[in-house]
Amino acid sequence: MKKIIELKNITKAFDGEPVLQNVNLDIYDNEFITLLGPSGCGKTTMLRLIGGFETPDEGDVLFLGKKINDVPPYKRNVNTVFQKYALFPHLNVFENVAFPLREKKVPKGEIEAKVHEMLSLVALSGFENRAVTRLSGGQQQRVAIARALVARPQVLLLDEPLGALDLKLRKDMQVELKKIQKQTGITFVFVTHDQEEALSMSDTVVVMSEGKIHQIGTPIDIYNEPQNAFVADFIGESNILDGTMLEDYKVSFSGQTFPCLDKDFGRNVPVDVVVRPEDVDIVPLEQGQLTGVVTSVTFMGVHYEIIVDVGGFKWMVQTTDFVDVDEHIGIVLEPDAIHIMKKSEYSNRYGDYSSFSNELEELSEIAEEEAE
Ligand SMILES: Nc1ncnc2c1ncn2[C@@H]1O[C@H](COP(=O)(O)OP(=O)(O)OP(=O)(O)O)[C@@H](O)[C@H]1O
Repeated sequence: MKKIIELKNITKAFDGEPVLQNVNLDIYDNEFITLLGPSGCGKTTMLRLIGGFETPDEGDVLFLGKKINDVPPYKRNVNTVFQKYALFPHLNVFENVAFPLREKKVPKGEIEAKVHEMLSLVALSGFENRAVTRLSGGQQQRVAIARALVARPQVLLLDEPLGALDLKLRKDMQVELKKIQKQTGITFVFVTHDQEEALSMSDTVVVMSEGKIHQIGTPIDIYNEPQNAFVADFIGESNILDGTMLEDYKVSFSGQTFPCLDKDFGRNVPVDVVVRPEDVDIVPLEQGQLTGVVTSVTFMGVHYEIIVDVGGFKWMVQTTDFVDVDEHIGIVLEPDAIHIMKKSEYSNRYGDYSSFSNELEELSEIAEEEAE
């Protein structure tokens, strides 16, 4: 695979505050790559560095192997679609898409052909003469994408382009965008803070927080093999517990010893134990490796999301079995449900659901005490 963009040891600060810290990333030709992370983690800044709207304090941006740190945006073969799509309100759909080609003095016949091709790609054939002000949000965003693609950039940067759309439209557009990327073969660098969106659309996901990259991988890798507690927690819900790796394939937590699939951590080493809610099995009380009481049950459509209090730790469990609040139940964890991670600076910092709800409980207790 051909590398199209390389970020090498990029550091960037605003007003003395570091926003990107020693970031390294390779972006490949024909790739749908997504920068994913919480608000303020530096995703947009990274996109702006690729687009040429910012320059790094340290490090280099390479395009097809050539340093482009100081090349202005209009000279880069890169285009950007923003959340607010900034169409020209006085121009119709055809003229909005044709605009970049007219600027480049492309011959008239060629413009016609290219605009029609692009409108067909974004499923807006027949809308040529429509005023853009009379389009829905999703249709306007598709015009913006057609306009960004019409001059065939090698890379398209998309900064939360679906953020302003309602959920249904957003889901439809996710499918559309993925299709457009595959059909055109143009590299898409997509920014979102929505993990579901990132997992469903991307070839590669880059998980970031606080100006650092935590993990780069396929959606399946990122979900199944998160590298630390931050990634595990940010990508889907997780139960994160303090544990001790006793020896290879044996871990203890919550006062019990469990067989697991992990090794090479050493003996008696403190670790983070991560268990996905869908990997927790609910069994009758007497069959449980752990036992607890159900404190809440929420119907989610396909499954129930239940909270089980096991000695003060609140497990989140997804199950299709119905259980009642206050029911005493058992929990079984198969070895492949248990993921062991090295303790990192992120351990115990990122509230998994349980610590979050535990915190909430503490806060409400404090509030109650204060009220008395
Ligand atoms: N031009 C600027 N001047 C000063 N601070 C800035 C500038 N641009 C970004 N920042 C700061 O840098 C940090 C990272 O911002 P950035 O927009 O890259 O994050 P983000 O991950 O895209 O967040 P969001 O999802 O909220 O857009 C933020 O704290 C932001 O306030």
